[in-house]
Amino acid sequence: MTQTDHEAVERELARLKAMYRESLRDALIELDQLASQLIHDEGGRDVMSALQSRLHRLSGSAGTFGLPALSEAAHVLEVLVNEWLNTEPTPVVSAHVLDEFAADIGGLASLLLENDRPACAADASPPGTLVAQAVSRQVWVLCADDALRQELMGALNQFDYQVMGFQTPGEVNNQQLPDALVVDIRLSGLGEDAQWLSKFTGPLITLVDSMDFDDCLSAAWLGADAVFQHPTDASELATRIDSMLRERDIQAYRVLIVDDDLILAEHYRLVLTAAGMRAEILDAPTLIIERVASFRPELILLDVNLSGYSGPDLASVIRYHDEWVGLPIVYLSAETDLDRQIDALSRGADDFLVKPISDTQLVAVVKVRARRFRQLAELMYLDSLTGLYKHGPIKDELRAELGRARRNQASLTAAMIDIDHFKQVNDTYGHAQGDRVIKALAYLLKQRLRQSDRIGRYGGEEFLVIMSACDAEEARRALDDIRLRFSALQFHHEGKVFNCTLSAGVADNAVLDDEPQALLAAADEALYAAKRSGRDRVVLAHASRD
Ligand SMILES: Nc1nc2c(ncn2[C@@H]2O[C@H](COP(=O)(O)OP(=O)(O)OP(=O)(O)O)[C@@H](O)[C@H]2O)c(=O)[nH]1
Repeated sequence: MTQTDHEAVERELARLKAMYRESLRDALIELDQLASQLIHDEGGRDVMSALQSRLHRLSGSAGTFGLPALSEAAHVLEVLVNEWLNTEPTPVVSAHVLDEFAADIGGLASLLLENDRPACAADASPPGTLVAQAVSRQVWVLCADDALRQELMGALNQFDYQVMGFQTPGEVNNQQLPDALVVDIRLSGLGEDAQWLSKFTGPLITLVDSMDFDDCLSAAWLGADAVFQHPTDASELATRIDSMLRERDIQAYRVLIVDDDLILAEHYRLVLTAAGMRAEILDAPTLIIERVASFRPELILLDVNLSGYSGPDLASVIRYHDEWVGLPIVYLSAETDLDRQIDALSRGADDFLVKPISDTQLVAVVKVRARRFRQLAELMYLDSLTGLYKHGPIKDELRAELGRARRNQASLTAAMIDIDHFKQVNDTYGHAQGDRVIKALAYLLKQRLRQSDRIGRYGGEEFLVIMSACDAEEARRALDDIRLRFSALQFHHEGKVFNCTLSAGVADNAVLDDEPQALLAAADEALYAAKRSGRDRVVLAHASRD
């Protein structure tokens, strides 16, 4: 084909893609309407069938037109609808599941934007990979040494960043600045050719030859947030970049407003949202348990007098659940009678705000209490090395997720992951280096799995992953991708470079009795089979029984 032929084909493909994207708008509107009919209980099975076929079409076509995340998301929703359709008689799906489903349908539109992102190596994920929901961050590596630059870029790519490399600061022309920057301090022209650096506000990490005064001072002049000494452990660098980026966008506090005065509730919601929090309204008290379980608020604003129910009774209902004993509950009420206020507080709430309350006071009270709750929860539930759930909490999560999957007749997969020959890593390179390997895998799991998945550090170098709305085969694909990325990571120790591998065992609730212990035992048995058959592999529970 000549150059002109190529250009004509490219143009035609672009035209088709544009037409497809245009048609998608109608398809998404139609899906929205169907989801809303489902919520309002109009059409029942027929609506489910229509949804299933539209989602099927979308999941099949979007990938072809360069929208893999849209295709994947449509597929996940299709699987859910299929499960409903395959159940006789038609299951009664709870309101909050339907709400979430409709929200996910609404969210499909945002995935239309995905191919507007700049192309990058990290986008080359194999089809079918479960990709982290967050849009990956852009990191630039400015380094004149080709080998070092390539090595750092390769390692950061494994961590799902969009990475660009530059040999000189002058190569950066009119580009949108990245989320994080890694600069070799030895690079010449950092002053005059890098005016753009003064506009950069994200984490800046410099690579230095030594930690002596001169190098550190040069880094300080550049405004570096951290320095790394050559040779640099890329996985540690990636972990550091991640924690710096995370500090910047601490997740918004989640607040549940329980009030049947919807106009007022909406006012509070807007005030809290404007203050950077995520607030949701619940006006149907009977759904409080389901909503707290699904939204996981860090504070509940509770009206004292709801139509037909009392706030203190609802506070008791919440407190009967051990896992919510520490959840802050703040009454928001027009109740000015002090005795009644005290009585209400004695039933398990933490504070009493009297309406009307100023917006500033509302925000201040909610922030202070939610922050304290989050700090305590992190201490109690999260492992300090990895930031993942500890052993007990991840088992609690498994129990809760299995219960939810059973109610929604959805699939759920548990995977046990273990770093191979980890004792040798400790023995050869030391415990601190072993810790870095554990952190790197924890980070990779957080990056590559969905936000709705639960990840825990089950034991020393053993992890438990719970993947909802996902069967064992899908989980195997995602974990195999993580396995490959992990084995490609290079760790540095005193001039030596080494790699690690992992083994995983996977079991889903379709082939097994869906008791947590049975699922764990099956995943563990599959992990053992993976170890026995040579390590560095992912084994499915049913396969391990053959
Ligand atoms: N660095 C570090 N090591 C840990 C931690 N927790 C457990 N370990 C070590 O992890 C090693 C686990 O080794 P083993 O269970 O024998 O298994 P392995 O060497 O990984 O071998 P296989 O699992 O059979 O591939 C032990 O040496 C533990 O001391 C930790 O938090 N940090």
